[in-house]
Order: sequence, then structure tokens, then C-alpha cells
Amino acid sequence: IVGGTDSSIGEWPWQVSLHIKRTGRVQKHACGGSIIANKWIVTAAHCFDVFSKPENWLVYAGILMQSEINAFAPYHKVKKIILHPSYTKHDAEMGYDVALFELETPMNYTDRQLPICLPAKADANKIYSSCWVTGWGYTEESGYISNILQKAEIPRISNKECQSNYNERRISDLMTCAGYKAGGVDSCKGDSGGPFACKSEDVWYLVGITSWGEGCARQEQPGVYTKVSEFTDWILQTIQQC
Ligand SMILES: COC(=O)c1cc(NC(=O)c2cccc(O)c2C)c2cc(C(=N)N)ccc2c1
Repeated sequence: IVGGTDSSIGEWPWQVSLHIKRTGRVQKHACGGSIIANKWIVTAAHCFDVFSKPENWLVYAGILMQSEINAFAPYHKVKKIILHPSYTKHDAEMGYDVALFELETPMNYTDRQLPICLPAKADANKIYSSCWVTGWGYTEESGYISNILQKAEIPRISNKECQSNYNERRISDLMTCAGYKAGGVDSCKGDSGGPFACKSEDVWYLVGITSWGEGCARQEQPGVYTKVSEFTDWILQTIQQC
């Protein structure tokens, strides 16, 4: 997150950190994700472009700082990774950048790890009072992973305005954009797969999944998010099946 501030414990209890573990290498944070059920996480499909085997991934929930992660920190293993069938590998910009994964063991909910609600398809054009993006991603475009979970309030913009900012690409109705015209505040690399969460009458909804953007926090280059309301049906069908 560029231009954000430190979160506090339990502020975003659905936020998880997805670590890649490769034999003979130190594990590291690679993507964010959101808890939607006690054994289901929703994230971005592009997180699995390089490492696609479930055994390569470790899921940390209920943490605020990456430094809390050590050999004794509890984590969940991934049983199955399900990419959206229409996602094209290495092509988040084409959309369908959404994936689900099932945990090997269901997690216990605590005040630090809780699910976020999915928006109904009918709420595709709902106006939300405030939307926030969170993550441990780069705090500058050519930056580093953040130790403390960052948060930033970012307004949604219309797909029409977003399309005008990205006129060599197609901003589809399955995407939603958020950003400030002047730039300066945005999600970034490492925030991928994490939540763009909006509050409505004291309930938080997973409105977007951090997907892509040209650089980070550049002016008139807003962040592009997978529009979750367009995928709620697919998500519910997929997690009911198992
Ligand atoms: C693999 O790329 C991502 O996961 C990746 C790359 C990006 N955009 C980049 O152009 C970029 C940013 C930082 C370093 C970098 O090398 C690049 C290409 C991203 C930009 C945004 C956003 N602006 N809301 C959000 C997530 C991103 C994830």
C-alpha cells in the first residue's frame, strides 16, 4: 500500500498473508487474501502464475506484522487452489483475476480472524460510504514489503473514468477501479489478492480483490480490482461443492 498508515490489531480480521515456501529458500509474503469461510480464502488468480502447487503455500491469519511470523507461528496449509476457469495465466489485465483456496484444516474464528461478507450480485452498483484497501505490499512502486499491515481509504471511480485512464486496455464490467486523480495513495505489488473492503451500515463487504495497475499510486493511473459482486455466484457454487 502506497500512502497508507499502520493498521491496528483486529482492524481487518479477514486479511491473511500468503507465503511462498520453496525448498532450500526462506519463505516470504507473496500475496494477500480474505477469509470468507472457516476453510475458504479468496485471493487473486495471478498470485499462482509462477507457483501453482498447493504445497508451496502457507496461510497466516490473525497477524498484524510480518515479524510475528517465525517457526512457532501457526499457519494453515492449502488443500486445493481453484482458479477462475476464465482466467488467463500471466494476464490479470484481461480480468477474471480471482481464485479460491481451501485450507487443509478449518480455522477457528477469533477477534483477530473472522470472515468478510460477499456482496450480492444485485449490489453491483451500490454506493458505499467508505472503502479501504489493506495489505503488506510495497509502500513505494520500487519498494519493499511492509512489516506492519497498511491501510488506505480510496474512493471508487466509475468504469468510464477508469477506462479513460487506461485507454490501451479494456476495463470490463467485471472490474472496479479506485484511486485519487492526483495519485499518491494506492495498492501495489504484494497487495495482490487482498481485500478492497467497503462498509455499509456497519457491515464490511469484499467489493474488490487487488488485481493490477500501471505502476503504483501514479496520477490518473487508478488501481484495478476484480469486481467481487460479479463473482459471488461462482464463489458460492464453488465452495458449496466441496
Ligand atoms: C507481478 O506484479 C504484480 O503483482 C503487481 C504489479 C502492479 N503494477 C506494476 O506495474 C508494478 C508495481 C510495482 C512493481 C512492479 O514490478 C510492477 C510491475 C500492481 C499495481 C497495483 C496498483 N497500482 N493498484 C496493484 C497490484 C499490482 C500487482
